[in-house]
Amino acid sequence: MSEQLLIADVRPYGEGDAVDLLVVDGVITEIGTDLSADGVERVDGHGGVLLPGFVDLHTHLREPGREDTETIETGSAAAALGGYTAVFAMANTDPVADSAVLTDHVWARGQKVGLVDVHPVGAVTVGLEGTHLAELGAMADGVAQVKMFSDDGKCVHDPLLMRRALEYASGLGVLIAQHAEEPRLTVGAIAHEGPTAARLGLAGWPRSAEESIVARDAILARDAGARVHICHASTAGTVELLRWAKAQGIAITAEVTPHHLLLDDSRLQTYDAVNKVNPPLRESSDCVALRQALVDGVIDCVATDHAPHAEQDKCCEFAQARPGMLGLQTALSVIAATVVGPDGLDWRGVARVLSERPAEIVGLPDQGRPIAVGEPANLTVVDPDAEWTVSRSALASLSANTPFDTMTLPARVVATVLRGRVTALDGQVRYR
Ligand SMILES: NC(=O)N[C@@H](CC(=O)O)C(=O)O
Ligand SMILES: [Zn+2]
Ligand SMILES: [Zn+2]
Repeated sequence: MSEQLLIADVRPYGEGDAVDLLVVDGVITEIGTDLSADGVERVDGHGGVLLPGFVDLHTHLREPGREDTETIETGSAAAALGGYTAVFAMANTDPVADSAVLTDHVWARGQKVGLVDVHPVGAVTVGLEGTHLAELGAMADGVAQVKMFSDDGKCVHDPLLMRRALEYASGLGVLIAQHAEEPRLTVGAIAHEGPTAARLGLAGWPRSAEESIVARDAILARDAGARVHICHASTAGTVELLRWAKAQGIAITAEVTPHHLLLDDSRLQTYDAVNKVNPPLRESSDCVALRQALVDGVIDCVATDHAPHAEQDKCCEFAQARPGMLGLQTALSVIAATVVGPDGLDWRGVARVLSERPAEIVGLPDQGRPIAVGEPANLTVVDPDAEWTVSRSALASLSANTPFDTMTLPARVVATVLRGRVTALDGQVRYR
């Protein structure tokens, strides 16, 4: 028996009249009007926007090691509800994902849960310690076929090691994603270095800590003939460096988080550590530059940096609190609030930054595909006119550290479809 699904009354990319899609065995087989199929599961889009399923290049699921804060299962649920069909789980777990045993385990667990493809990110260095390269080749050759490597949480700051990592990655055809933070410039730093941190008495994390590594890595990538991806770009200066590097033909790509687009360091006045994140919330001028860069394509895509933390690791002294924010269930809405509009992105642009570019950057052949007959049915239905109020306790994540709590945001994910199977519908997760 073939598995069929009818997605009715949706507007692909928010363009033109509403259509219906018939999906058979995970592939779009027909697009038309008044399609009907007897006894087939039906998702009613109510005239909403149909987009390719979102791809997150930067997620922290805390399994193994901190299953009290997020598991592959709860993180997958948050992802499906947020419209994602693929996420990349960072390697800074405990133990670190620096071997094929670990990366293959993460992949297998994600497939067992079945809500979203959980692609493991392998560590660049053993134990994220920044001294010895991990076995990138073994991870790339494993069942999970690791496509991206990162020491995220930490910077690969030794330039010789970074150079070697880029050279190996280039040979293997995989991507290195850099958490750009020169550690000598951020010793003790907990907030963006600027007037707000000075007034509040918080040790400053200068823009130059990020920008110096972005510049260095662009040059290393150039000379290695390799690709490099910059995680969570946070400053106007990084935007200028990316613009320069791309103009030289350097194979550099970058992501920005929803929180760096919407929030600035004025949020720190309350000393609520929900606003503590790496890189730190910057100034409103940085937010403006990041938004424009995303619209212009200088920044390629949006990645959530979904970083769940336990209550006790957040509700403490600002200096002691762990950095990181939830992001999977709010990303689409924050993008709608910050960059969607007449001078910004249309829904085709949203498809580009949330799905097509990330899939391209990492090389996922079955994600970020056009909405067309013969293509895999990895899809997200969005209600562009919805408004909803974020409630930290109503999120699927095991943790509640969202800075968007109580905010009313536009646009909402109505349904998510992974290879023709509905994984989320009207705010409810659909397990197999
Ligand atoms: N973004 C954060 O503030 N925290 C991340 C690590 C990281 O992305 O650097 C985490 O793992 O908690
Ligand atoms: Zn990081
Ligand atoms: Zn991260």
